[in-house]
Amino acid sequence: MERLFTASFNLGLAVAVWKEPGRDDVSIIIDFSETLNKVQFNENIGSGFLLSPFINPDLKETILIRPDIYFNSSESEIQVNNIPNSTLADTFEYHYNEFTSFHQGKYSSKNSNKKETQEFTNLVEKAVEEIQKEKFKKIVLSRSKEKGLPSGFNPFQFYLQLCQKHPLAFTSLVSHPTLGTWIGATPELLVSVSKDNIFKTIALAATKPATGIQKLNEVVWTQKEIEEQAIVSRYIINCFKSIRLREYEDEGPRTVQAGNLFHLRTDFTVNINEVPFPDLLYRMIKLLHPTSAVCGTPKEPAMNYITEMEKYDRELFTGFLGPININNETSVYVNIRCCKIQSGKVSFFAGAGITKDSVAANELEETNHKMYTLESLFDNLH
Ligand SMILES: C=C(O[C@@H]1C=C(C(=O)O)C=C[C@H]1O)C(=O)O
Repeated sequence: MERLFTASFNLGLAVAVWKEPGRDDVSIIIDFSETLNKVQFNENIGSGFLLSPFINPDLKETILIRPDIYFNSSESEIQVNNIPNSTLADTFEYHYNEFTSFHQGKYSSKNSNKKETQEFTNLVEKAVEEIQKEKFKKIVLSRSKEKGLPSGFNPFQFYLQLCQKHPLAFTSLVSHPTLGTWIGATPELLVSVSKDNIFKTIALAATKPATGIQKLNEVVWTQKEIEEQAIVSRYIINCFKSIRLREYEDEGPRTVQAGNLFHLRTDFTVNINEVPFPDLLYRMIKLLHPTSAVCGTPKEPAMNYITEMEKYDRELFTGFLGPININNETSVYVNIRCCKIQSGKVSFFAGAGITKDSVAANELEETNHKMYTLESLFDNLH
C-alpha cells in the first residue's frame, strides 16, 4: 500500500488512505483524473472518498476522489476500475516499482509564537462579549500553527504510527493536487449509513484533558460544558425536525475518550427502512454541515463571524471527509485533529467552542491539547 500511495503522491494524483475506528484493515483509493472532481451533491454521486472544505455553500465545493484504483489491506487483489491513459499508466508503474523517498526539511520543536496565541486570546475575548450581547449562543473559534517538517518525513509511515496510536479514531491520509496533503485522527462522525441501512450521527463537544487514570463514568462536567454539548444535540434534533423526521433514537450524553482528551457525546440513529427518506444521508449532510460543534449557533452569523475574524483560512480543517458508497457503506467524518503537510512545513489546527462563560486562557489551552494529538507524534520522530 505504501508503494501505491507514494506513486500517487509523487505523480500529484488525488489519493486517500483511511481506517475506520476499531478496525484493523486500511483502504486506499486513487483517482487518475487530472482535474478537480467537484461533484453535484445528491444520491447520484456514485462512490469514492468525499472531501469538503469548511466553507462550502450549498456543498458546491465538495470533491470526490473516485476509485480508479481501490485496495483494502484485508484483501489480496488490487481493484483496478479504470485504466489511465498509457503515459500515466507507465509513469505510475515506474513510480510504483521505483519507490522513492520523501522531501527533506528541518523540524523545529519550538513553537512559542506569542503573537499568534495572543491574537487567538483576543479573538475569544471579543467573541464572549458578542455572546453576552446575545449575538450568538455558541461560536467555535480556531487557530493554526506551523512547524518545519522533520527531515526525510514519510507521510505513509507517519500515518501508520497514527493508526496505532489512535485505534478508535477515523484516521486518514489524503493527498490532492490542489488541496494539499492532510493527515488526521478524528473522533467526530458527521454521518454514516451501514449496510443494513442504519443512519447515524453524533453530537460531540466539551473537552477535558484525559490525565491520570480516570474512569469514564467518573469524569465530572461543569454546567458550561453540559450546555455547550447540549447546543450541538439540539442543533441535530432541529435538523431532523426541519424535515419532519421524528423516528430517531438518541443515546447519551456520555463521556468518551479521544486520545489525550475526554468529550461528551450523544448518538443519534435512524432506521432508514422505516422512514420515507431513502436520501437521508444527502439531506442530513446538507443540513448538518457545518455543525455547531465546529461552527456555532445560530449557524449563519457564526459562520460570517468566523470568516471575518479568524486570521487564516481553515481550508479542509472542520470540513468533512470519508468513504461514500464503498461496499454499500458510507462513513463521513468531521476533519478535526488533523494537520496539513506542505513544502517542508506542517500546520496544526484546533478550535474550541466559546460560550458566554468561556475564559480565553482556558480555551487557548484546550486548543493546545487538541493540537497535541498530532503534534506529539511529530515531536516523537526525534
Ligand atoms: C473543533 C475541534 O473540536 C470540536 C470542539 C469541541 C469543543 O469545543 O469542546 C470538542 C470536540 C469537537 O467537536 C477541534 O478538535 O479542533
